[in-house]
Amino acid sequence: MISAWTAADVRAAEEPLLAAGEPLMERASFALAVQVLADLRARRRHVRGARVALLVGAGNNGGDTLHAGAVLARRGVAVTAVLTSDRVHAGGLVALRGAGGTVVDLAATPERTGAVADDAAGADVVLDGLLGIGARGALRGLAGDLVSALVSRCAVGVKSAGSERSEPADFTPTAPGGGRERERGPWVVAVDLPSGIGVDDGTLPGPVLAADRTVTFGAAKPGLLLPPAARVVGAVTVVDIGLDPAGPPAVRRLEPADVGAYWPVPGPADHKYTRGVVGLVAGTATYPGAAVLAASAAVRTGTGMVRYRGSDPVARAVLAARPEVVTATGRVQSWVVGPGIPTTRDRDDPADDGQHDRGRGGLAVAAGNLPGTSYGPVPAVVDAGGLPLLAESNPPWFVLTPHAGELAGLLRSRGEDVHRDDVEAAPLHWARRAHELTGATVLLKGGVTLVVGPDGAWAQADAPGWLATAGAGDVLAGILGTMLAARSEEIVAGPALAAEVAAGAVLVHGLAAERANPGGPVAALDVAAAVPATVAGLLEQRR
Ligand SMILES: NC(=O)C1=CN([C@@H]2O[C@H](COP(=O)(O)OP(=O)(O)OC[C@H]3O[C@@H](n4cnc5c(N)ncnc54)[C@H](OP(=O)(O)O)[C@@H]3O)[C@@H](O)[C@H]2O)[C@H](O)CC1
Ligand SMILES: [K+]
Repeated sequence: MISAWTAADVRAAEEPLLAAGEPLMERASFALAVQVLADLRARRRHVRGARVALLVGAGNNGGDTLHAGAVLARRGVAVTAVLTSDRVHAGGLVALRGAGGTVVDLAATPERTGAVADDAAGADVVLDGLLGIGARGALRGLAGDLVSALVSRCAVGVKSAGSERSEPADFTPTAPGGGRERERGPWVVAVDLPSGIGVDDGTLPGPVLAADRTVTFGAAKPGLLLPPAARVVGAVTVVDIGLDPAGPPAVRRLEPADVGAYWPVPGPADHKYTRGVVGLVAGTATYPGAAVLAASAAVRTGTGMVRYRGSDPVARAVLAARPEVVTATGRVQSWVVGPGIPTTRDRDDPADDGQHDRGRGGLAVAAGNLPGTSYGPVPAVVDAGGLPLLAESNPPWFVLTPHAGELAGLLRSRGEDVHRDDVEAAPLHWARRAHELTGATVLLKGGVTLVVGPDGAWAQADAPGWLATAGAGDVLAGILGTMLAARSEEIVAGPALAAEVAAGAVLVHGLAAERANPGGPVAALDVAAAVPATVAGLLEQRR
């Protein structure tokens, strides 16, 4: 699991160590230099003679960078520091000069920004040491101008808030090659974090130079895990400098071994009800495929049984695809309501196929609001056409699975003036808002999928871009329904667990897509077909 703490929590953890004279900056800068040397060796035969440009800001982030530059210079690297402020870290500057590095005082000659950007763009490596956790708002002033000039020269990055986004990058902390190999331009290493991202919320308020690697100190920060900034961080390396942040992390990311560790493996005493039965209200005569996809995914994720609820023609299609499914009503341990159901609330909509009523019934049972049922409340997945069926207030064991447009619609129906673009620009904020307004756990689908529950947020970046295809959401709903059913009582008793299980479902969904066709296009049904082997692979990784 990768845990991220806010800038304030990191600073609070640094303070006692700094007060005790711990050499945090030396540890950080040396580790940074070691990583840059490794990246250089992965990209060229000799380190000696390589060119490294340091972008240096006014604070300690720049101090880290200058000290790291001194280590590189002493190993024969040609290091040039570009100073964007007249207040750069004095000790770092002395160290760099003492090691033979050169200095370009851009602050004194801002008119040379274009020429300096040309030089930096021709370096082997650029270290982005303009801003760290002291950032406030969009990158401004000379630092902002320099980054904007570099972005246009390196052709990867964010020119300004709301502009086209950079290419997706990997969050692969151990990948030797770091993130995506760039056809041209320097290898960009962000110091602590890419300068100009929202440190605690992952927004991109202004120009940001996309990194191939981020070397972050002490702990990951939320902005490195959260969309949209998570797409410009490259491979993330967390350097231990002795910090121990207090309190719960603000954002977490499950890794495969975490999901394998808690996957329920049936034993001799198990039967379908101990494994979990999923009640599925999905699909209509207009959209029967969603029911087939969700049912296939639920069955293949290892549910005890799926009870399908829907019209006869759709039931026939589901049974033809998955004969394991039953249409008899009865006890279930989770409900999945909404895939392939129209999002109108109109009961009289012929396209509704009676699914809104069936969905309302399922959610009422799931919430424990239906007197007379012999079983207690159970978790629920509320997707697509299920979202308008939600009550004003819902239990946290309900997991909503909107994409950005559906979330905007849900929020507007509860009085917020928000549209898809707003959600995509600040997904954590709006997912949190939806959790506050509905009471439910919110899984906001996207290139990086967020899950917000009662005890914080999860950010999963396991999905290849190929997963943006019709039916993928129906498959996720099925996977999630099975995973919730398997731990139904535990989740109702401790509702914060719903978010962690949902994050796990997102990880399984993404890994199954990768397994279905590594590096290439996938069909949603093939993703469902790849789930059994994906789960087996997770179980092999149990710590
Ligand atoms: N404390 C330590 O010994 C260690 C710190 N680490 C590294 O330090 C940074 C945090 O350093 P800090 O000095 O607190 O802040 P920054 O370096 O991030 O930058 C602050 C300066 O940047 C200016 N600033 C703020 N926002 C912007 C912006 N949007 N655009 C341009 N410039 C901005 C700010 O200017 P003011 O006008 O506010 O003065 C400051 O001058 C941390 O990230 C680590 O890299 C080590 O990791 C551990 C040891
Ligand atoms: K930085």
